Parts: sequence; structure tokens; C-alpha cells
Amino acid sequence: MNIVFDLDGTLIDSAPDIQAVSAKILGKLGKPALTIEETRNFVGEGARILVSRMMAARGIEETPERHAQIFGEFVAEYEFAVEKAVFYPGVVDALAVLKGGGHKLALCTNKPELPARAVMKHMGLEPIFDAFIAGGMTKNPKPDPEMALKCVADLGGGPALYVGDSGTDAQTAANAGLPFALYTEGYRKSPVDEIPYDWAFDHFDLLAGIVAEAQARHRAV
Ligand SMILES: O=C(O)COP(=O)(O)O
Ligand SMILES: [Mg+2]
Repeated sequence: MNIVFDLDGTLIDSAPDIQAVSAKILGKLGKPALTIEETRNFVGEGARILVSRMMAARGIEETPERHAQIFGEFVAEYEFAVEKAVFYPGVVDALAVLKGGGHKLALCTNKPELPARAVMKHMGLEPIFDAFIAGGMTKNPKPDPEMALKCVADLGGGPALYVGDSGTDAQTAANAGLPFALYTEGYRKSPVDEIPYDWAFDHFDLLAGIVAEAQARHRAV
């Protein structure tokens, strides 16, 4: 089966790296860095929205020019912010088990392409994924279904499961017509029961079982 994964808040906790970027950018403007809590809340809809939220949170008035300037500075630093990211518990083993079981895996992230590629390389994820779509590689970011559908097509088509941590991911899966497994320990902004999902899980040890159920469900229809 094809399995499409979100990145930030699903496979890795990258908030400390993003917080460090905010410290550099906001520091130059004489403003305090984002807190980890703010960072987790601001991630999920891509870097442009993250920068808008960061500006609003620090009382920086947003004009198109000001946003473009701060966004440019942010993205220039973002590519090198990979040192603090950590995998959520069980991710490495779960990905190896799924890959070893013959499943095809795709990464589908709103994180811009350069930092997404950089963190994948740093975390040794490149050989795991058979398809990769990041922010800026399609016309529309998630929750538009374009990224997820492109991942499934790049994997060769066929049944797929989408795995993510947020309401944006739930919406993406719904828009793409894919079943959705919600990882509950990421950057979720609403209670689990307010996010539509087919499966919810709090540890990656549970994912192989969910994939087996998704396959069985697909065979049954
Ligand atoms: O960078 C973002 O805003 C989100 O990244 P994600 O799609 O991997 O959660
Ligand atoms: Mg996410």
C-alpha cells in the first residue's frame, strides 16, 4: 500500500529548529524569539503563514513588502536549521518495518523544499521515501489535495493511507479522498475528537497495525 506522511509534528519534532530561526530573525528586530508553544502553534500551513503569525505575535505590522523581506530572511536561515530536530518515539523502526514490508512511502510537507530536503538528509530519511513533495513544489499547499495526490501518483497510484498530525492534514486527506491516520502527539491545535480521522494513534509502534487494517478495509470494498 502507499503511505503518505506529513513531516513536521508527525515524523519529527522540528519546533526547536524553527524557534532558533525565529530567534535570529526577531533578534535583529529587537524582539524576543517565539516560544516553543507559539512555534508549534504556528507550524502546519507553510512558512509564509508561519512568518505572518510570527510577525503578528511580535507586533510587527504586516505589509506585503515587510512580509516579503522577513520571509526571505527566514527562509535563508531555515535551510540550515536541522540540528535540533528529533524523531518522535518509534518513527525510525516503524518506517523501516513498513518499507521492509514492501509498502511505498511518500513525504508530503508544507515545509519549504530546501529546509525539507536539508532535514531529510540530516535525519537519514532520503533512502526511505519513494516520493517527496514539499512547499513550493506544487501550485497549492495542503489542505489542497494537490500535494497528496501527486505523492500517490509518483508512487505509481493505487490505494493509499495518509498519516499526519493536524487539522490541515485531516482536511488534506479528506480533499484527496484518502483514509487518514492522526498522530495525536504532534502540533495538533484542536482536541483529537474535533479532528476527523479513520484511526488515531499516540505511538508509532501502532502504525503497522493501522496499515494492515487500512489494507484489509480496502480489500473489503
Ligand atoms: O512547515 C509547515 O508549516 C508544515 O510542515 P508539515 O506540513 O510537515 O507539517
Ligand atoms: Mg504537520
